[in-house]
Amino acid sequence: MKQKEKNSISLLLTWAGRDRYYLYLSIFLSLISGLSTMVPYYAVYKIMESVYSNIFTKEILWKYCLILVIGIAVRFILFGIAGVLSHKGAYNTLFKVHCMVVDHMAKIPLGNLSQRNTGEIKTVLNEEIEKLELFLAHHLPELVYYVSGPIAVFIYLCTVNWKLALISLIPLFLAFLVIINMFRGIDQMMERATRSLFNLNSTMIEYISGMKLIKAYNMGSRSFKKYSDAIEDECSVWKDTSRKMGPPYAAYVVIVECGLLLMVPLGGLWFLRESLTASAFILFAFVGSLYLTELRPLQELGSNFAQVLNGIRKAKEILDIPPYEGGSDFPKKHDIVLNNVSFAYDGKNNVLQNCNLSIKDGEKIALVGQSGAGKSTVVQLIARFYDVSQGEVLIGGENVKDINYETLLQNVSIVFQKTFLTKDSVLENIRMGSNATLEEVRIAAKQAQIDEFIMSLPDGYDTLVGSYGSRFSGGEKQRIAIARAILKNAPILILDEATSAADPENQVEIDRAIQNLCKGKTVIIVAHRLGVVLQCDRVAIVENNTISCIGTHDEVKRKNKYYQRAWGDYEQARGIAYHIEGGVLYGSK
Ligand SMILES: Nc1ncnc2c1ncn2[C@@H]1O[C@H](COP(=O)(O)OP(=O)(O)OP(=O)(O)O)[C@@H](O)[C@H]1O
Repeated sequence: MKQKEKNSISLLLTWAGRDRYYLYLSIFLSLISGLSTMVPYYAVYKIMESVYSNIFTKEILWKYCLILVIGIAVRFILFGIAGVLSHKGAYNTLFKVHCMVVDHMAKIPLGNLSQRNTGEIKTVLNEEIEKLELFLAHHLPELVYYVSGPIAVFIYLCTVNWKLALISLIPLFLAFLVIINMFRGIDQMMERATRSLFNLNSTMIEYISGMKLIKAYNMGSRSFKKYSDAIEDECSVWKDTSRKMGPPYAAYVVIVECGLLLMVPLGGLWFLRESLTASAFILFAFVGSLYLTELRPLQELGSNFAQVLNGIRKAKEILDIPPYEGGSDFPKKHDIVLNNVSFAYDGKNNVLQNCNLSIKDGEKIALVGQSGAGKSTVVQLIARFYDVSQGEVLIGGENVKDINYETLLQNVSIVFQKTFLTKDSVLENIRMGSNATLEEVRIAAKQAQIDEFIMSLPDGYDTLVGSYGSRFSGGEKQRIAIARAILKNAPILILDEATSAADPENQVEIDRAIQNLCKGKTVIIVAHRLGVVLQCDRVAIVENNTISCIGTHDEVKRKNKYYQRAWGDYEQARGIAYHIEGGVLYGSK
């Protein structure tokens, strides 16, 4: 446990980089500030001593008052500066850790991330990493301050009467036993608390995302059982924690406060036996019985410390996932080959098995298959969102695992079925971090058939996208996504074609935008709408966990039963005209 704590703290200081010097300086100043706690006691004791020895003068009074003022001023000024420095070091470290984790997440396989739910990642990024600030900015200097103060007072008391000073430590010894008992099993408690928080956060995200559905089906928060269960679980975690921590905490507080019960009678007896001076008796009766109360906040620091260690562990778990690093430049040729590829999301049940596919440079291919057949999985393996379990994916003859991941992502554009718009201007949503000028963005938007719409918005390209893109229709969002891909101009294009987002008018514009987007590229279209395959050079059927048939539209239609049936259904559906009579929906050819 000790080794683990040491490793976590030294790891945190490594993450802090040069900013750890702010933290070291803050600790040093807190130490001086803590040590100066004894100065006022010393000054008062000296005054009392001179009073009882009948040598008290104005000079002595002013001398010790000056020492007292300096002691108090040093204590508070240094502690204040220590606080400023620790905050500077803490916020810089927090920023670094946030950047490190987010940057790392962009470089690690999606598979590793999707094993963790959204709530878990949100908890690590928000709550767990935030705890580091609390620890570095507050707990670290406070810990040094609260411990060094009583140590300095104890050393001073030893110089006055070492026997009584040692006896004054008895409450501390008892409090220490209580604390050890209190923190027994805290690791498991914190682990349980974190798990419960992960769960609460992910169900909360699900609850907020599903708000429309909840309203549509008139489900109150009570009926959203998963959410209320998560809240109940979180409550019970903290109830159990307080039940376990409450009584020993109360005992701890009482014990550190009860020094008076020892110091007053013992000091009094020793004074009566003349083995203690009057000033020393008063010093022990007040200071000797109260100086340990400075240690009271240590209990709180202790339980927060356990949470901080947990936070460091959770951030480290993400940072320990090996990233995709190194690799060669993106190949000049852009043909794609899947060689005997097998893949399972869960490592057990293969979604693809011995799958082979060959796409020529500049070819446009449609992937067709039943829902859940594995079409999106095929394209995600090409973009290396996941690594294949067996076989290989080649681009330009090069295994995607050997291509530098960043260049791979730069050279593959993906237009997803569901478009995600960030809470930023339309311009930045199309730019996506590139340095493209407004002119270049507008050219892309024109080709994506969305420029006119954007210009009609109140602030044109500077219009802010509402949270989660709520100001735009599905079709508009998709054309913005196409404009992004046109601007990115990557040689390989993956299009997870969507139908749900578009009404017929929008669909015509989207089709035109897609035609502009596909020019001169190697294109894979996940075809949900069969009409789109007619624009492609070849069609590949994904069924029975593999590519079962590939060829031109006519060839595949001759050979593949699923494709024949799908086209039959598609043509029949297109031929049906719907009309309503007396509130009943009729279909006719
Ligand atoms: N992240 C994931 N984790 C676990 N299983 C997944 C994941 N994504 C997809 N699957 C499963 O893999 C199988 C193939 O899914 P995939 O999305 O590739 O199919 P699809 O043909 O694209 O379907 P659709 O046409 O409905 O989009 C499905 O059974 C699906 O449930």
